[in-house]
Amino acid sequence: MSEQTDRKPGEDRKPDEDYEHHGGFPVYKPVKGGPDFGRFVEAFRRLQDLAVSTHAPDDVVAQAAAQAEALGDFLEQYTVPEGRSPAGFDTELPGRGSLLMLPWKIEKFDAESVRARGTFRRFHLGGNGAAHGGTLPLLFDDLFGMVIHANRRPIARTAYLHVNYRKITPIETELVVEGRVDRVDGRKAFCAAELCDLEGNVLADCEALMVQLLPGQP
Ligand SMILES: CC(C)(COP(=O)(O)OP(=O)(O)OC[C@H]1O[C@@H](n2cnc3c(N)ncnc32)[C@H](O)[C@@H]1OP(=O)(O)O)[C@@H](O)C(=O)NCCC(=O)NCCS
Ligand SMILES: CCCCCCCCCCCC(=O)O
Repeated sequence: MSEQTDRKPGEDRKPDEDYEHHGGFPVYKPVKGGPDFGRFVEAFRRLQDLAVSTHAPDDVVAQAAAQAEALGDFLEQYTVPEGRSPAGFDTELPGRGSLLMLPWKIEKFDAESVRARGTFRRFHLGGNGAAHGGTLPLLFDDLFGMVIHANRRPIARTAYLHVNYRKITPIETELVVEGRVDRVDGRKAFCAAELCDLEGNVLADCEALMVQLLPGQP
């Protein structure tokens, strides 16, 4: 039976206490990309945006496909296992250099809250100028991973994520997301976050349960 606590986030444990207890996860460390890695990622993001926003003549599509295939052949030999690529592990880049994550920049990272700023891009379009509904849980889920880390808690798995879509979330518009641990109950960290426009309007909010893993748990 776990103990309910009113301790503030980040005050429930000493720095590094339990911190290496990441279930069955490897202990991740940042992987710094080289001087051109940020440029490399942004070039691919631009291609993602273009791939979903162009309707080029057939011969152009054929040429672009051939160039993309050649680039894939060029890069494939450098494939590395999980945790060894800077993609997703370069903490200085928007979205940590991962093409999957939203390319947002962290502007606050402490036990009180984590705040990030950025835009949903054309790649993230749902319909009628709004971000795809599935991209908001991705933004919140990744934010909560950082919130857990900022609270010096071991890696947790998302048990649930509840998103309230309050207003249309526009693409290509600067927005801010901020989240925190509201309450800790043993292995359970109850988190909350809001996605706002620059006027402070809440576009969506989210509650999630992040469960700390048991030893060896995947
Ligand atoms: C989340 C997960 C680790 C919890 O499994 P577990 O370690 O066996 O833990 P339990 O099922 O005993 O749950 C731990 C606590 O969380 C609670 N809990 C777990 N899932 C819950 C949910 N969806 N809603 C509410 N409470 C939940 C349990 O009731 C329990 O509470 P208690 O300690 O007060 O009894 C497991 O279900 C899992 O791995 N799910 C997949 C997670 C995932 O893939 N997430 C996306 C990628 S991160
Ligand atoms: C040093 C960079 C650390 C990056 C940590 C990535 C953690 C990934 C956890 C996976 C969570 C999920 O599947 O939703």
